[in-house]
Amino acid sequence: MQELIRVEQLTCRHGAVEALSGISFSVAAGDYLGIVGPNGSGKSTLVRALLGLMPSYQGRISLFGQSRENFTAWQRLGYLPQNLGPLNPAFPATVFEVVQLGLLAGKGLPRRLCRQERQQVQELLELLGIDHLQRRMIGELSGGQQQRVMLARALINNPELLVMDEPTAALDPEIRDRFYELVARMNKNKGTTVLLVTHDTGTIGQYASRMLYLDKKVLFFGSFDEFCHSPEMSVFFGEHSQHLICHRH
Ligand SMILES: Nc1ncnc2c1ncn2[C@@H]1O[C@H](COP(=O)(O)OP(=O)(O)OP(=O)(O)O)[C@@H](O)[C@H]1O
Repeated sequence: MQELIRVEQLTCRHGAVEALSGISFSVAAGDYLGIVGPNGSGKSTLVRALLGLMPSYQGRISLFGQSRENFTAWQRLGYLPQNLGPLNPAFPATVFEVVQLGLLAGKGLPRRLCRQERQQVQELLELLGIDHLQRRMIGELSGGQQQRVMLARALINNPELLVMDEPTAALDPEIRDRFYELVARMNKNKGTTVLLVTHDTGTIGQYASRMLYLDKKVLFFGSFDEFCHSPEMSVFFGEHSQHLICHRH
């Protein structure tokens, strides 16, 4: 099985704060890795380090078999951050344009979408319940609507690796469920590798095949089933432990 991510002895600091201390793990193609840990345990720092957004770190990171410093094939990844932050209301693009950019990015010369690609964008907008907004300017939409547009943009070009940091915090439950079902289908049918940082035990329980439990260090790394039987799981999830297991069975 191809190894998509390898992290060895990674240490990251924000100024004087050590957010991650010597962590190591790897992710194989097709894994669905749930990343959990208490607030401030370094989950977002890890995601940022993987994506090249930390100015410096110690240790080694490789992506798709290449060291992160030499890695340039960012179009193979889709990234969904926790929230977008405030968008300029005058940002000059419609919902449809923002999503189609996901398909055109990395394809070289500017070109137009073919009919089949337009259909693909249309279907994804429908699935995420934003087809009626496709001609609206993205800056005019609510936070949850903007987040749905960014979900569509990240999924439209079928990334091989999808990295998500609490991507559905602003979404209503029905759309959240539809989104996770779609990601699960991509994982199962296309072998898309998924990294999901979340506090949502239900989603983790339902979909993750492997677990990384962090608190500055790695407290647990292994299969979901091993995690379910580990003492770490009951310590972390406490009264929610049954919830986690119930979702799987
Ligand atoms: N930009 C920053 N400047 C200074 N300290 C930071 C910065 N970002 C994160 N930290 C600190 O690094 C540690 C890890 O933060 P991080 O955001 O990675 O945790 P997290 O596990 O994603 O938390 P949460 O579950 O609350 O989102 C925390 O102690 C946090 O205060």
